[in-house]
This record gives sequence, structure tokens and C-alpha cells, in this order.
Amino acid sequence: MPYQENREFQSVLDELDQCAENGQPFAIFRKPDEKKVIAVIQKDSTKYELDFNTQGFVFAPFNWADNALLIKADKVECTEYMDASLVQQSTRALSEKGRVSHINLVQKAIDEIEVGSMEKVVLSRKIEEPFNESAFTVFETLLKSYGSAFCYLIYHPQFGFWCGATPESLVQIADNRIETMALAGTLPHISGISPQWGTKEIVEQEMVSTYILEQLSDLTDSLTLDKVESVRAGNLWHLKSSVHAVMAKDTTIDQVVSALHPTPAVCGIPTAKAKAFINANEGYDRTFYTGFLGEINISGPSDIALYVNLRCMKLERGIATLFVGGGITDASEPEKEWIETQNKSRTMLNILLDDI
Ligand SMILES: C=C(O[C@H]1C=CC=C(C(=O)O)[C@@H]1O)C(=O)O
Repeated sequence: MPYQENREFQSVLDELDQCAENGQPFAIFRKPDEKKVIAVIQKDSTKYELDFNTQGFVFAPFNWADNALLIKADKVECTEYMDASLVQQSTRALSEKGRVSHINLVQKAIDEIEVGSMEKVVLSRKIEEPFNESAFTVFETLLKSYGSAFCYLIYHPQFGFWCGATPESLVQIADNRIETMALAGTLPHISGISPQWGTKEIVEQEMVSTYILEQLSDLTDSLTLDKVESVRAGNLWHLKSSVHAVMAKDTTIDQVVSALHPTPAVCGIPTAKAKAFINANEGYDRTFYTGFLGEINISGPSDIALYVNLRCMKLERGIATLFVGGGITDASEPEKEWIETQNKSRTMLNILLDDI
């Protein structure tokens, strides 16, 4: 695999622009708090199946049994992007379109939870917004704006461009060591004020921690959970607990990923019931939103770094489709859940709306 260090950022983007013209799939990304930007380029447009033994970049939908995609690393380019200083806090009024149907959906879930068929379900909606920049300009603005997120732009001839700045890691595996996180609970970030968490958010996040520990217990040794902390993600706060473990002797990467995805941060408890509720009631196909993505064996052999596809959008013919959701429990209030999705939409809208 040719690996060229320190190319100019702009020349890598120019090369990727040409790849898109030629119908060649690629992914370009920067990991949280890093400067290094890596581009993975496939030389043909073949649709490869996910294989954790190969070198490439995976892009898996929420319902990942169907259609996880692998972009093969026929070529890897490496560059840097220093500037992560853009602070955008747009206060522009948001559209109220979709409010009634989202509130009704949340109420329906609360009713189901109250009769005892589920404990938690994550419900989402999509928002369409016109845009006129190139996908590469959008990606550069993401890099400038969200230094602590996993920022990416991906292109595949079968589904076009997606990009995002996600705060959530699904799993990192290196030398058999596993790092993951339970991320849930949301409050808006207000300058100078620390987040005041309520019971709803604390319980919602604990459910994710408990689930992850249960799912990993048979597959790992030395499983530990860190204390919960508040972490900032752009204009939002979340609650996060880091999880550390070592892969047990016969555990495979496939087993670890299958045990974790989808966590109750994007699906619910119990998983099968929540997934069925989502697929039957959300009224649209999430496709890659709340799926997972990331590098396989690029930074080193057996190095896996996968992220959950949140705060993301699909870019297609001048329309950006954004996806936003939130965890519903018996303590949810439909109006507050609507406002939470509005707040989450600013992460991507800020990238599209403001003049840079
Ligand atoms: C489902 C989303 O966020 C998840 C991750 C963090 C906090 C969440 C929450 O507070 O509901 C969600 O579980 C989304 O951003 O669309």
C-alpha cells in the first residue's frame, strides 16, 4: 500500500475531487484531537464486503447486516490540517417543520415504555437544507470547527457524499486492547455555565454503560468502566464513561463489533424491540446515520478505530440531509426531546449556514 506522508492538504483534496469525477470511492478523516488527516482511496468502483482482516475504511449502516461497505486502501495519502479554531455558535432560528410528527412519535414510544415493552429507544428524524458549497469546502469547515470530533468525508458512487463530526467512538482496538465509551445524555453548551444534569440524563447514560459491560463481559478480560464525566461536543454537552478491556484469547474483532453495535446510545433496550420500533415507526430509512465507520488496519496491523455515525449529513445535488435523534425513556418529555433534536441539528447546520 503506497503511503505518502505530508502531502499538501489542498493537493490531497484536488486528487479526491478527481476520484469522485472518476467514480472511485474514498474516505478522508481526522481523528479527535489530532492534526493528521488520512485519505483512503480505492482504485476501482467495486463494492467490497466488510472484512476486518483487510486494509480499508468501513462505512456500515444502522441495519448493518445489509450492506456494510468497505473502501479498500489501494492508496493512502497523509496530510495535516492545523486550524481547528473556528467557533461557530449560530443563533439563527430553526425550522419547526416536523415538530408535530416528532412529538407524536416520542409520545408513542413513551406509551410503549410505560406498558413495559421497552426501557429505552432512540428516535430520530431527518432535516433537508439547501447548500451550495462543494463537499470539500464543507469538510474543511468541519475540520476548522470540531477539533475534538472524528471528522470525515466519504464518497462512494452508489450513495454519493456523506460527512460528519461525531463525538462517539464505537470501539478502538490495538494490540488486543479495547477502548470504547458509553455516551448519552445531552444539554446545550452555554458559555461559562457548567452542565446541570438531571436524573433523566444520568439514568439514560447509565443504561448505556451497563449494556456495554454486559455485552463485553464474555468476550474480554480486565473489563473496567471509568467514572462518568461531562464532555463537550460543539454546541452540546454529553455524559461519557470510558470503557477499557483486553480481548479474550479466542475473541474476534467481528464478535466485539457485533456485540457493541447498535448500542443503546443509538438504538435502545432491549435491542431487538427498540430496533423493531425504530424501523416500524420512524417513517424513514436511517441508512448510514447511527451506523459506524472508520479505519481498519491503516495506522498499523490490527488497528481498528470505529466511530458511530452521528452529527452527520448526506450531501446530494444541492440538498444536505441532516439526521438527529435522542434517547427516549419513561422520564422523557416530548417537547424537550424535540428541542434536543433542534439543538443537535446546529452541529451540522452551523457548517452550512454561516459565512466563513
Ligand atoms: C442519537 C444521537 O445522539 C446520541 C449520542 C449522544 C447523546 C444522545 C442523547 O442524549 O440522546 C444520543 O444517545 C444523535 O446525535 O443523533
